Amino acid sequence: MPDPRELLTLEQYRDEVRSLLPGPTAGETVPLEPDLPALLGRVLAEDVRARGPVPAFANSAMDGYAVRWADLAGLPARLRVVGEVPAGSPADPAIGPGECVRIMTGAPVPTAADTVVPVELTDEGVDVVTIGSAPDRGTGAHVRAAGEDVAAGDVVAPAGTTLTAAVLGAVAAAGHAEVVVRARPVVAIASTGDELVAPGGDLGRGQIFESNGTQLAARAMQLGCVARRGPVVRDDGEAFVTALDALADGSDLVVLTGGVSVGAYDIAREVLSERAGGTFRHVRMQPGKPQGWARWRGTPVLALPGNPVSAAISFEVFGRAMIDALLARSPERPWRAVAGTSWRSPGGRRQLVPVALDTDDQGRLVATPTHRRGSASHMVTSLAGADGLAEVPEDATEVSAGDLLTIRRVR
Ligand SMILES: Nc1nc2c(c(=O)[nH]1)N[C@H]1C(S)=C(S)[C@@H](COP(=O)(O)OP(=O)(O)OC[C@H]3O[C@@H](n4cnc5c(N)ncnc54)[C@H](O)[C@@H]3O)O[C@H]1N2
Ligand code: MOO
Repeated sequence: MPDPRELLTLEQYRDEVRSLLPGPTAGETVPLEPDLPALLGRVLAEDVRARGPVPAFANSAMDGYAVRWADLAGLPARLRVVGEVPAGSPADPAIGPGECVRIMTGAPVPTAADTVVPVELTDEGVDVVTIGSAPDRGTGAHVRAAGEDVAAGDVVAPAGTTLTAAVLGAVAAAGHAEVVVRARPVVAIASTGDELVAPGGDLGRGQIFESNGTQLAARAMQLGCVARRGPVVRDDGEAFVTALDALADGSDLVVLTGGVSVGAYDIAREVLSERAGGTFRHVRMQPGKPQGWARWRGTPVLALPGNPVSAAISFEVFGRAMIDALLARSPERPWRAVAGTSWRSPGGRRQLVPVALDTDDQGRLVATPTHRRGSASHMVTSLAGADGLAEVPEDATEVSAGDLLTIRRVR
């Protein structure tokens, strides 16, 4: 166990809190219908493999005529139309020399044909058709081969994939009516602080609107969790213990904000340290330096700093790592972008700056801080326009326009 006063890197502290978890949540089988709305954002617990080849059979990419390429040797070609195959038809008409069949997009290509001629290249004849020119692509033109998308048994979505509309479409195309997904982690969230007033109320002197709870609960939901909201916890030891008992019961993770610093009323730090052996650390990052964790009746508790930008960024870095571990989700690959402007960074701490992303004339991704004062931790509304968090390395004291940055996406 490292010395609690030691400054940890972001990765060291992330690994420390992630090791509090017992492992991923259980897998559960959920049908696509009627539970589609409940599946969006959930994470696959098992690979989804194609039940058969996709496409399932060789079929036409065009409305036109299924022909034998050899019959197009002399153009124009006059062919006898000996049948018709609409989409969904099981027909497999025989086609002899000088013959063809009308075929529609998606219909199975007759075994005897090798090429489809689109109607646009013909006189659209019903009994006899005249084909003026052959498809440029030659033999096999406009025939979609069985299995050319995926072969039977191929993985269409690996375990750890988050279900989006596109992934769910692929699952359905692969023939599955249900998927096995991780149970949604239950994340209980509460803010601490006597100064906090619910939005909509009136502010007295020294009071502010509570916003961390709303932001973190919404983000936990976006990340695939069930968010449980507790009432604001007052800066009082007994109230804190009672609140924590309720939050921890039945939750996979408790996230608290505020009261982790060294102030006289920093109740989270006080109670978790004294009654749960809580560990409070300084992490080499800005914002988000003061951090703490504990176990309360066996449930991991993450105590984040109260400053809204610090809380949000800490959750993005540490809370998200824990949620991804609970869901066994494949980690998102960071992006690279160039800085759109210059700013200063505290040496010795990794700076995480909310940035908006855009592209420039050369097609480069450009990251620009959403607030002119960079990552000041009380600039609560600077988060709203952020597409990502730019990471400035510990050894940098400033960022110049054009510098290459690593970006964590937050949308
Ligand atoms: N003497 C020192 N003071 C502070 C230090 C330090 O090292 N020495 N660290 C500073 C840093 S960095 C941070 S971050 C904060 C962390 O403080 P706490 O976690 O104890 O947070 P609070 O004091 O409770 O609140 C800080 C700030 O954020 C506002 N807040 C709190 N909760 C909410 C909420 N749910 N919604 C909206 N806003 C919230 C609160 O009113 C304060 O303004 O400590 C520094 N101090
Ligand atoms: O580290 Mo605090 O989190 O700067 O605002």
